[in-house]
Amino acid sequence: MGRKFCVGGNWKMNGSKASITDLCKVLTAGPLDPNVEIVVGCPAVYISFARSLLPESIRVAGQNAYKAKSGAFTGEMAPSMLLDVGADWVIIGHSERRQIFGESDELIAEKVAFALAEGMKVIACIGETLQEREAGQTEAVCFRQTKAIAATVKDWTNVVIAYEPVWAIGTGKTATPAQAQEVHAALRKWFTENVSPEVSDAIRIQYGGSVTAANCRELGSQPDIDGFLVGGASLKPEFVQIVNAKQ
Ligand SMILES: O=C(CO)COP(=O)(O)O
Repeated sequence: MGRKFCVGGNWKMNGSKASITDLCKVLTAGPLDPNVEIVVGCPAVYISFARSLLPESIRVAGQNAYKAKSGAFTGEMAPSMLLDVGADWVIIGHSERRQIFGESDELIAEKVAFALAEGMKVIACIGETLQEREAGQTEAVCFRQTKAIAATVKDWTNVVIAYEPVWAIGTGKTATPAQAQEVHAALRKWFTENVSPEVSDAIRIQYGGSVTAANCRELGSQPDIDGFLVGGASLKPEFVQIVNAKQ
């Protein structure tokens, strides 16, 4: 199939110059599987600092970007600004942005399209809450979120989808490999039917939610899991083992 495994770290609102220095030393020492694309989502204020400490092979992502080039949007940042300070990726639509900051499917879709148009690569996040899963709405929710993004995206080359069930984020409750694979396969089928077989075959779908060194191998061996988006464990040396899950 030839989809390059892609592992993202999402540092969220964590870190300081001191801790980022330590983490970048660990990542630089690796060793990291050269066949894996690696991206770390860094708090915006530390992007240039992290970029200066990491090898070129590890890419840096912002964790949010607005849908305008510049202007009166206090507290926001433009994709061009992230690019300017060394991030060529951006994470958009994380469940924390959706839930805590009230971002809608439509806003997220607009942000994804804008960041792509500005030349960034995007990790677009989707996923159901526990309540939605228990109500049997997992696929409906994931398809609705993906459909909104598909309404604005024409070229999927620079898009990675991160399937992150909200109930698995930061809870230590990982989706089982079978549960994750089931949703990933359903998403891939959705792409075949609603976008194209070519995009469906090529698009990387990451799993996120309590990924650790202990569970990454089994998750990563599922046919439709093409990488991970890692929160808590991306702040620890164990991230190296997660990057190397396929070795
Ligand atoms: O939200 C996540 C990555 O974006 C997952 O977080 P945890 O790995 O801490 O569960």
